[in-house]
Amino acid sequence: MSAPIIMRLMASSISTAKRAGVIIRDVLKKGDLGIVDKGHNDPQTEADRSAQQCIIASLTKKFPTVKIIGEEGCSDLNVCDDWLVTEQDESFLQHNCPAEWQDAKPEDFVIWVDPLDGTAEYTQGFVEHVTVLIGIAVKDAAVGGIIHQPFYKQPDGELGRTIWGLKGVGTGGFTPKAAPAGKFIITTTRSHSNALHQQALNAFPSAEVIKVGGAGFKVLQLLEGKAHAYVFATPGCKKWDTCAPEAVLEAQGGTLTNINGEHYAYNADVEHVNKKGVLASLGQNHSDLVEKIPAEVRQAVGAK
Ligand SMILES: Nc1ncnc2c1ncn2[C@@H]1O[C@H](COP(=O)(O)O)[C@@H](OP(=O)(O)O)[C@H]1O
Ligand SMILES: [Mg+2]
Ligand SMILES: [Mg+2]
Ligand SMILES: [Mg+2]
Repeated sequence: MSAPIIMRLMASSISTAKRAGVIIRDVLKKGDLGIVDKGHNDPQTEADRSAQQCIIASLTKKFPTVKIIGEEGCSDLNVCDDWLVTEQDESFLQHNCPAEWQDAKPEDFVIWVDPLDGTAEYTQGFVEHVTVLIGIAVKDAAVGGIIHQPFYKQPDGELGRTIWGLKGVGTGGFTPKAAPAGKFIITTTRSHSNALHQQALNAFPSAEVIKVGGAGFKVLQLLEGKAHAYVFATPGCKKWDTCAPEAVLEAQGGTLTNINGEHYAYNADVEHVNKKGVLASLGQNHSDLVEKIPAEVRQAVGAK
């Protein structure tokens, strides 16, 4: 008997994210990024388009009735065999399926795909910030996620690593580390700041602030003890940016919410923009962090 669908979705997404990572590296190697501006500070490249095609075509072929939403809109499902991933990560399938999702049906799922998170950084040469994000939601909740880093250098020189998390199972693909005690480090955007966001950061006057690209990479910084909190007090991030990072972070015991400490919903009908920003933490009292940001600043986020 085949494994429950959530386990097969995770195992297939792990293999597919790795293939998308190869596409992203290949586009950079060829050198013509094919940049299109989708809006102010919102570039799309050939790598975003091709990686999304690979992911959506591969997952649709295996799970034709599961709803899949990708950042780059509708994708042509007719892809070359080379981009059609038929494998699934067999080692992931060794885990037991959490009882809660054992009987979940294809129509209960939404897959949120960010084929390349950190596009601005990709075009500017900060390639270590780039991740491939595949998030698995069951009804409203972000439950499983893959964060693949195509340009991560393994100790043996191999490029790429794949981090996964599934609530009720845990995480894999990295070594969790607690952030240093005795100081407070915030990770935040390097390309989408504004005055309101800065006001929220000002609520932490003694914090060290690290500015990096991508929601995936910022959550990796929490998981690897490089930061205590991820603060983004403005709309702009979308559901495909936060679904996978939220699931991985929460499978590791952390929390990812809006700036008021409320979880976003990830069903197929939600508004794509995370209007009330993002606040994520690991090893902290999350509601204390919410309270630190003045209520008038939090109210102003996404109010327009
Ligand atoms: N003001 C804005 N306009 C467009 N996209 C935004 C945005 N603010 C955040 N984002 C998106 O959220 C992700 C993380 O942003 P940041 O690195 O600034 O924290 C990026 O995803 P993509 O690179 O996948 O588009 C980025 O485009
Ligand atoms: Mg984008
Ligand atoms: Mg993104
Ligand atoms: Mg993207």
